[in-house]
Parts: sequence; structure tokens; C-alpha cells
Amino acid sequence: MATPVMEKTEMVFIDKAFVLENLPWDPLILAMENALRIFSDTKNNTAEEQVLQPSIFCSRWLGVMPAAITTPDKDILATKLVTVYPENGAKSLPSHHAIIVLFDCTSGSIKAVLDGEVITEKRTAAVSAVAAKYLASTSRTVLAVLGSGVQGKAHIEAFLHLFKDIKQVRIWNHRAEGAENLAGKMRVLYPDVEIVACESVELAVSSANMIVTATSSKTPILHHSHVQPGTFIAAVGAPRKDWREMSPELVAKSVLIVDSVDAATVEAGDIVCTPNAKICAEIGQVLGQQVVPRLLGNRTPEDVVIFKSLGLALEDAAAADLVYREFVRKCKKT
Ligand SMILES: NC(=O)c1ccc[n+]([C@@H]2O[C@H](COP(=O)([O-])OP(=O)(O)OC[C@H]3O[C@@H](n4cnc5c(N)ncnc54)[C@H](O)[C@@H]3O)[C@@H](O)[C@H]2O)c1
Ligand SMILES: O=C(O)[C@@H]1CCCCN1
Repeated sequence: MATPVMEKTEMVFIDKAFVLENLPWDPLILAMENALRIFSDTKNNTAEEQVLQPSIFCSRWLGVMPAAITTPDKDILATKLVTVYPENGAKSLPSHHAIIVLFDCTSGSIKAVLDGEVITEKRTAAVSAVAAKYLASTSRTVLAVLGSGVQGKAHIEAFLHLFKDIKQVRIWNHRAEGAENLAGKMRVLYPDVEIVACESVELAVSSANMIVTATSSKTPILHHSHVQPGTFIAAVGAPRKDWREMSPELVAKSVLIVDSVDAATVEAGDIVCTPNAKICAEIGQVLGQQVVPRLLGNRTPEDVVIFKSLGLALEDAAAADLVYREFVRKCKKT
């Protein structure tokens, strides 16, 4: 862990261990709610970011994610740099590597460079949990997680943190041992929850009220016939325009909420490859009550609701700011 030592205006490096210990779920979830709300608040225009247009150089994928937030109590300027190498999983290496640079808004100097892997992991799961809080039906007893990688694990943790009524977690992975290993680890952490590894997607989702898709799949793994009416789906993977996790029938027949309409319509294969996909709203509009009841009011309890995320630079900026403030606070104490 980085020892919190700080000279006046010196740039600091905040390592993974510090981020892990200083990014608890409750403040992170609150910060993500605020970030999503201001992202979609076009009236006040307090936040800006570029749509992530992943740069791919000879099949090497480097994403550059800049964002600025200016509110009465926050002035944040940040950029995440993230590489995505999905094939790393087979070599037991992380598939995502990232750093986040925080700038001083007045002088433009660099305040901090933070490990971005834990922030990416936890902020993505926190955002899905926020979406579930507002969009899932009140019956939230069975959670199915497709994918046992970094995001699969973080989503189990975030959802079990926020929804104390979850009784069972069902995990599926395309390599069965991945699901079994994660289920084993989660059983130790959550002895009061029944945690099972499932052999098929159908088995995993058959009785679920909430589903998370967090895989590196390029083709649909989740189909309309698998999903119960009224289910909430947080669709986290398939971050490229020709990758998919869900069938077009499922996407077309569901109420579709996204993190960013601009990004979803160019980068989310699940949406781009569904000709009649109709985006209902951004999650930030739902939080800011800009679309209730105008659009969501027509929703029936039988509707499947999909929250499709691609990840926002604003989420990284807000989460990095939280960690940096904690770092500064701890420096002042020593
Ligand atoms: N929405 C967001 O904000 C956001 C943020 C970070 C990552 N992601 C995306 O979420 C997905 C999961 O990320 P991660 O960090 O957990 O990655 P990871 O590499 O840790 O895990 C990927 C999982 O997908 C499984 N998998 C690999 N190939 C598959 C296939 N063909 N079919 C089904 N499953 C397969 C792996 O076994 C593993 O369980 C990736 O697509 C990633 O780019 C989205
Ligand atoms: O928001 C993110 O960090 C990720 C990076 C990889 C692609 C999907 N979005």
C-alpha cells in the first residue's frame, strides 16, 4: 500500500492496495449515483466526457477515457488509460490494465496517478447495483451471474452488499471450473447465502430475478426464452460494436436503459446488432426523474428490463476523486 506522504503540490502515486482498502461500497455507490445523474443532466451541463472510442492498434486495444466534472462542491479533471486483452484470461493474467490520472483543475498540474484496475472493477459493479436499485422489481431473492471473472466477482459483492434479501447466487461460466472456483470463494465470504455453480446458462437464470452478464463472449449467450418475465438484467460485457452477450430477440423485447445513449448506439454490439432496439432512457435520467413516468410509466411488471453499460469516464473520475480525498485526509493526519 502507498504510504500516505505528500509534499505541497507533489504528484502522488496511489497503488492498488490503497485503492482496495479505501473504496468502500456505500460511498462509492453514492458517488456513482451522483455521477450518473450529472452525466445525463443536460440542462445544467456540469459534466463532460468523450464517448469512449476504443483505439485499436494492430489488435492491441487501448482506451483513453477523459472526463471533467464541475459542480459547486467538485472540480475534477481526469483521464483513464485502459488496455483490454480478453485473451489474457487463458494465461491467468488480468484482461484489463488501467491507470487514472487526476489533474489540478486550476493549474492543470498532475495531482495523482492511481491504480485503475480496482476502480474499474468496483465502479462498474456499483453502477450495476445502482441500476438494479432503481429498475429491478422488489423481489430480489435470486441473483444469476454469467461470467466468473473480475466483474462477475465484483458484481456478487456489490449486489450482496446492497440487496440483503438475496438468498441465492447462481454462477455460470463457459469454463465450468471458473464458476466452481468463484462459488467456493464466495461461500467462505457469505456463509448465509446459498451460492451454486451451474452447468448451463438456462439453469443459472431459470429462477433468477436479477441477472448479470459479465463475460468476454462475442456471441449471444443469453436468450429471450431463458429469462423469466419481470427480470432485471445488468449487461456489462460485449463492449464492442460486433460483440454480443444477448440475443437480438431479448434486446428488442425488453425495456432498454443505458449509461450513455451516445456510446451505446456506436459501441454496444448488443444494441448495434439489434435493428429494432429501442433505447428508453439513460440511467442518469431515471435517477434524475426526467423520464418517470413519461417513458417508464408504461412498463408492466412482466417486462424484462436491461441496463446495458459500457462504462463512463465520469465514473472513474468520481471514484478516483473519492480515493484521492481519502489519501489527502490520511496524509494530513500523519
Ligand atoms: N460496462 C463496463 O463498465 C465494463 C467495465 C469493465 C469491463 N467490462 C467488460 O465486461 C466483460 C468482463 O470483464 P472482466 O473484467 O470480468 O473480464 P475477465 O477477463 O476477468 O472475465 C471474463 C469472463 O468471461 C469468460 N469468457 C471468456 N470467453 C468467453 C466466451 N467466449 N463465452 C463466455 N464467457 C467467456 C471468462 O471465462 C471469464 O469468466 C468484458 O467484456 C469487459 O470488457 C465492462
Ligand atoms: O469502462 C471501462 O473501463 C471499460 C473498458 C473496457 C471496455 C468497456 N469499458
